[in-house]
Amino acid sequence: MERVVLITGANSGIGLALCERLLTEDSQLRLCLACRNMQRAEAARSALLTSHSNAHVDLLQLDVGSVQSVLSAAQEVKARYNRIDFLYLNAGIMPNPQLDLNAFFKGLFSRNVVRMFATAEGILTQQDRLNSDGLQEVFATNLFGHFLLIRELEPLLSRLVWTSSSNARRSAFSMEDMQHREGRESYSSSKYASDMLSLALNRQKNSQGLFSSVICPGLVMTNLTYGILPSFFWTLIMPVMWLIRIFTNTFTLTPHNGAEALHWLFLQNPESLDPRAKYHSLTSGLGTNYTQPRQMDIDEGASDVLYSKLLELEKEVRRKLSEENADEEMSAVK
Ligand SMILES: NC(=O)C1=CN([C@@H]2O[C@H](COP(=O)(O)OP(=O)(O)OC[C@H]3O[C@@H](n4cnc5c(N)ncnc54)[C@H](OP(=O)(O)O)[C@@H]3O)[C@@H](O)[C@H]2O)C=CC1
Ligand SMILES: CC(C)CCC[C@@H](C)[C@H]1CC[C@H]2C3=CC[C@H]4[C@H](C)C(=O)CC[C@]4(C)[C@H]3CC[C@]12C
Repeated sequence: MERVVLITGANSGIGLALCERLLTEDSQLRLCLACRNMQRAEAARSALLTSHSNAHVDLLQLDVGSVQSVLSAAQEVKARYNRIDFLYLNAGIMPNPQLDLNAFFKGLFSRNVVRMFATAEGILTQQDRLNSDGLQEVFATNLFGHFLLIRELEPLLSRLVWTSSSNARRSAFSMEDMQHREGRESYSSSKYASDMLSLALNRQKNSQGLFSSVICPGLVMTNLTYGILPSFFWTLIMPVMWLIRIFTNTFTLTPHNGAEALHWLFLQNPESLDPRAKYHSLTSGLGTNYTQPRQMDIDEGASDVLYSKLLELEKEVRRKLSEENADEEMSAVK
C-alpha cells in the first residue's frame, strides 16, 4: 500500500534532505511537501524528480505561522488523502539571532566547551515579534501552527516526528509565558515546548494509535545557520568544524547527515520507541552517521499543563477568527 508522508518546511535544508532520503528508501511513497512559498516548493519538487523521476511528489501551500493558512491547508489535506502515515513537523525559524562573542570566548576556555558547541547554551539569543494573529512569531511557527495542524488532522494521523533541537532548554521556557513574550531565547523556549508537547501527545494519544517522537539534527549548514553567521564564514571555518566533530559528534554539518534520525524513525516500530527520548542525528569524526536516544529533561505533569494551555489558546484563536470572518461578511453585505 502506498504510504503518505507530509513534511512541513520541505523546500530546503533538513526537510528537503529528508525527502531525498525517504524517496531513496521507498520509491512508492507519496510525499507531500508543505511549504509557505510555492515557487520554492516547485523548485524542491523539480530537484526531487531529477533524482527520482517516477516519484509521487505533491505540493501543499502551508504557512505554519498563520492560523488561517493552517486551517485551509488542513481542509485541503482532508480532501486529498484518507490517511497520513507520517507527519514530519519540521518547519522552523530562528529570527534575528545574536551571538554573544564574549560568552563564546569565555566558553572556549571553560570545562563546558563541548556542551557549548553542542547546545549553544548561553551564547545565542533572538529577537522575536508579534505576527498578524497576535502571537509571538517563533512560538506560532515552531510550535502552535504545528499543534493546530495535528488537531485538525488527528483522525488521519498515526506517526508524528518533531524536528527539535539540543538548544531546547528547560530554563528558557516558562509556563506563565509559553509564547516567550518576555525573554530573548524564543527559539530555545519553542523547542523545549515541542519536546513537552510530544510527551503530552504520547500520554494522551498512544492508546488511540497516535505516536510522537522528537529528534535533534545536530548542527547543520542550512539557511537557518546562514542567518547566524554568513555562509562564506562557515565555508572558511569548515576545517575547524571537521576538527570539532572529533570531540562532539553533534556537528553533523550536512542536511543529509542531519536528517539521519528523521530517516531512522521512519524505519522503526512506534511501540519500540521511548516517549521521553530525543533521537539525535550524530556523525562521528570519520563521517559515519548514526542515531542515538538521549533522555529529555521533562516533567510529565508540566507537559500535560502545556497541552491544556495550548487547547485553551486554540479555542481563543478560533473564536477570534470566526469573529473576524463574521465582521468581514457583515461589511461585505453593507
Ligand atoms: N540547522 C540546524 O543546525 C538545526 C536546525 N534545526 C531545526 O531543523 C528544522 C529545519 O531547519 P533547517 O533545515 O535547518 O533550516 P531551513 O531554513 O533550511 O529550513 C526551514 C524550513 O522551514 C520553512 N518554514 C519556515 N517558516 C515557515 C512557515 N511559517 N511556514 C511554512 N514553512 C516555514 C522554511 O521555508 P522557507 O524556505 O519559505 O523559509 C524552510 O523550508 C527547523 O525546525 C530547525 O529549527 C534544529 C537543530 C539544528
Ligand atoms: C569556530 C566556529 C565553530 C564558531 C561557531 C560558533 C557558533 C556560531 C556556533 C557554536 C555552536 C553552534 C550551534 C549549536 C547548536 C545548534 C542547535 C542544535 C540549533 O537548533 C540551531 C543552531 C545551533 C544553535 C548552532 C548555532 C551556531 C553555534 C552557536
